[in-house]
Amino acid sequence: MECVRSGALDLGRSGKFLGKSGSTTSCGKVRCSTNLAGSTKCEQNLHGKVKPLLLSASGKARGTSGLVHRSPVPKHQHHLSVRSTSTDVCTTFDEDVKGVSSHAVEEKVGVLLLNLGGPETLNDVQPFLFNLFADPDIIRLPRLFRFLQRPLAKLISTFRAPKSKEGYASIGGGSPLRKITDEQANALKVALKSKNLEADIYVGMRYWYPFTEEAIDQIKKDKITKLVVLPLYPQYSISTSGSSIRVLQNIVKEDPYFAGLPISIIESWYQREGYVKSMADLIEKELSVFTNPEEVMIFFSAHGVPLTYVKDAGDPYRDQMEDCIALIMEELKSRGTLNDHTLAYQSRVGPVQWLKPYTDEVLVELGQKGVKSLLAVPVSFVSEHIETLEEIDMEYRELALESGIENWGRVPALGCTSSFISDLADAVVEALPSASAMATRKVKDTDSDMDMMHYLTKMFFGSVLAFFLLLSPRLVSAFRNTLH
Ligand SMILES: C=CC1=C(C)c2cc3[nH]c(cc4nc(cc5[nH]c(cc1n2)c(C)c5CCC(=O)O)C(CCC(=O)O)=C4C)c(C)c3C=C
Ligand SMILES: [Fe+2]
Repeated sequence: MECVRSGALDLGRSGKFLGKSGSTTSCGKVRCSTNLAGSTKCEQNLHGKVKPLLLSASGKARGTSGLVHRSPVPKHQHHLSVRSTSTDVCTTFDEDVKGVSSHAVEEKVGVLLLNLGGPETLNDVQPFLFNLFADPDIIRLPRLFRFLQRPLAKLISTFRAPKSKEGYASIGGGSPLRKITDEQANALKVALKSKNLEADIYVGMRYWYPFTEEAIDQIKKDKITKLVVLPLYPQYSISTSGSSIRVLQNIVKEDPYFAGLPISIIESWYQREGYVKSMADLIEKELSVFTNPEEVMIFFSAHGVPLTYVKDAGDPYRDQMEDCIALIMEELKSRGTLNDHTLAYQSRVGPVQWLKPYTDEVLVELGQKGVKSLLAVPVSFVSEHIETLEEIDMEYRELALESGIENWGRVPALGCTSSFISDLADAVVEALPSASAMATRKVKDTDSDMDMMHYLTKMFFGSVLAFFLLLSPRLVSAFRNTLH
């Protein structure tokens, strides 16, 4: 089978294809094109009919038979391999395959787990919040006014700290995130070993120790020769995986070692069967605790993001979240679990509009509508953290009970659930062959998705807001009230 390439597209080993800008490849009956925004579409020509091919988290294409994925291909994806249920598509890459095995003995594989990080003590809370708000992917100031980022971060973190400290105090005085992520890293190492892959696992946190930069230093010291990057967020958002990947991209630009290091980034993995099934298992288990499981409303509570991320900056987070919930519900349905469900967004911060509906408002509405039993399912994150242990288990539970809901349950985060860790290990193994030097790839710039008028309007209002926040004590105290 011969594959025709055009543009700057590069076909990787075993048919993996590494998306580059504005290019098209035809491979047997499959034709893929990647546009300038990095979005890739593949079509399969079967009996004269062109059908869209849907790509899974690891980039595996799924044919239309046994299809579980309904929405378009996620926009933010680096590595897409094209495989099809049709046997005559891209099956022969003998030279490359030989290449893999001949180099395998010298390979030193690393896996970098990216996560948010959390304060370990109450004294860490304000500096942790400073790091978070100083991130231009969290507070998105217009480029011209980025010089205000750090003073603004100082201001907001100082005002936010007392409320956050209360939250962390109520869950034992600090975030459990580091401990849980370390446990997941150990479990992943063991799972990879059982799949015959020896790998060193590194944890890189975005806003607290061990910082991503520290992990990256260690990777260099250890002379890793191939790296798989796995953000521990199932869905991609500019504010989470996007922000951590940007740190990596900035280092790659500066450091010749990383510029030449083959890297594969798994940007989102909520569509993986193993993840979907593991979530369904947890939900079924918690449903069975209720006296009348079939009457329970399954309440997915996702972490919110400001609406502008999705509307103006092209964040695929909401689409991926909706798709993720649909997949989990489909899986439950296939097992005969036919409960009602709903999705709402939690944890909004500051005076702007976030993704709706808001968790607190929906809980009150459900109570008013007479829903009596509710199972909360945190779905943006795979570890317990302040927003599950404090916000859901304490604040939302109390609100739900006050609103007339009588029976409350909560699904635990996946943590080290073995089916889940095993699936992450599979994702790593599948991503490995498509590792390529990052320096040659197009760095996605979400700002470019915004039209000029919108950008200028944002720039104007952003700068007015920033100056007023810094200069006007009355506004500062109004803003302070919103944060509390
Ligand atoms: C202000 C903007 C924020 C955006 C956008 C945001 C997106 C986002 N965050 C998570 C996951 C987590 N966030 C956590 C803490 C946290 N997040 C924000 C703000 C934004 N998050 C703040 C201010 C804080 C600190 C806690 C607080 O004061 O409320 C955590 C918890 C870490 C821990 O310490 O345990 C997680 C996890 C996602 C998934 C997301 C977008 C999709
Ligand atoms: Fe957050």
